[in-house]
Amino acid sequence: MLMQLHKVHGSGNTFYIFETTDEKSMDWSKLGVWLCQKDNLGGADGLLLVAPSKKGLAKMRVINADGSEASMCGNGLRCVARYICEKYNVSKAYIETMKAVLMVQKEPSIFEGIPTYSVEIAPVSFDLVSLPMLYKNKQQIRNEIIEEFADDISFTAVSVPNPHLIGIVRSDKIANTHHQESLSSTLNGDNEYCQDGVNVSYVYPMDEDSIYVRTYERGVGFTNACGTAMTASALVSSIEGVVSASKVTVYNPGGFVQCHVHHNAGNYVLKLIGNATFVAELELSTEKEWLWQSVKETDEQKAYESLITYAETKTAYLFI
Ligand SMILES: N[C@@H](CCC[C@H](N)C(=O)O)C(=O)O
Repeated sequence: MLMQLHKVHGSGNTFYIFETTDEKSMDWSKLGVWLCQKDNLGGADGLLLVAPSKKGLAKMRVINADGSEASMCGNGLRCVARYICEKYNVSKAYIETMKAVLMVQKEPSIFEGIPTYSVEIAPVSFDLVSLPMLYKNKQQIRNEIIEEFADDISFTAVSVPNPHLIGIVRSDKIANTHHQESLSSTLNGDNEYCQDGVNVSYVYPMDEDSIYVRTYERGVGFTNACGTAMTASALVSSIEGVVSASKVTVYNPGGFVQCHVHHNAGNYVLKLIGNATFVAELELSTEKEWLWQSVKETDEQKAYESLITYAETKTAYLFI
């Protein structure tokens, strides 16, 4: 069999997209692990499976680099949004995900020459049971010092719906990854708090409408960006008054996105807007062993490099 794949990224969070008519036709976890190996064309952060849906124009499933399946992927959904909108020649669609049918839409370019899409991020819950996460007998962790994690970071636990631990930090915890890597490795290993692991993000407030977010992703490790994490970080920053705007620019190691966050009496409306860059089209034969038959790079990454350069001018001071 010859499989047609797209290599794509949202804010530098890199994925393969494969569309299937039969979800039962392959071990997607095994394929995802193989595709994401760093010595295999540079690897990726995950596999996005596009399949038929009775609830939307298509269904998206998310396989992490370690083969685990996640309930949601914000950067990936923007790329699937572009794939589906271009396939059906529409500018808006509804995509079925594990826990919600989400609206996606083509948007004006976030930066010159950058294909841009928005995606709804839902459902949202601050209840620890939704992650799941255990901490003493608490029902929620909301902007609190957790002494077992750190004595100078205020953490919030939230699911969107994949699990996130959001820490608002001072510059010393952004300047290097040591503390974040140690805590993330603990919470994604054998531990008493997060049985299924958790995405861990450190958030540095830049000004009243922008933050910097670095994420250690469950099932992957540090990535250039995590869309659900950036959106969750913008929501937490808005709720806790770290930013005053409802439209938050979120800078990250892979560039920047826009997060629109509205919250009122426990109701949350979240939208993630950013690039959907297609970097290559590939053919994979799966007869005996998996072999690449062709790799055709697009010219889209060059335009994206300009966005990265712009973002770096805004955040370079954090790493001096
Ligand atoms: N990078 C994705 C999130 C992918 C899933 C995550 N690693 C998890 O296991 O929850 C995003 O852009 O949201």
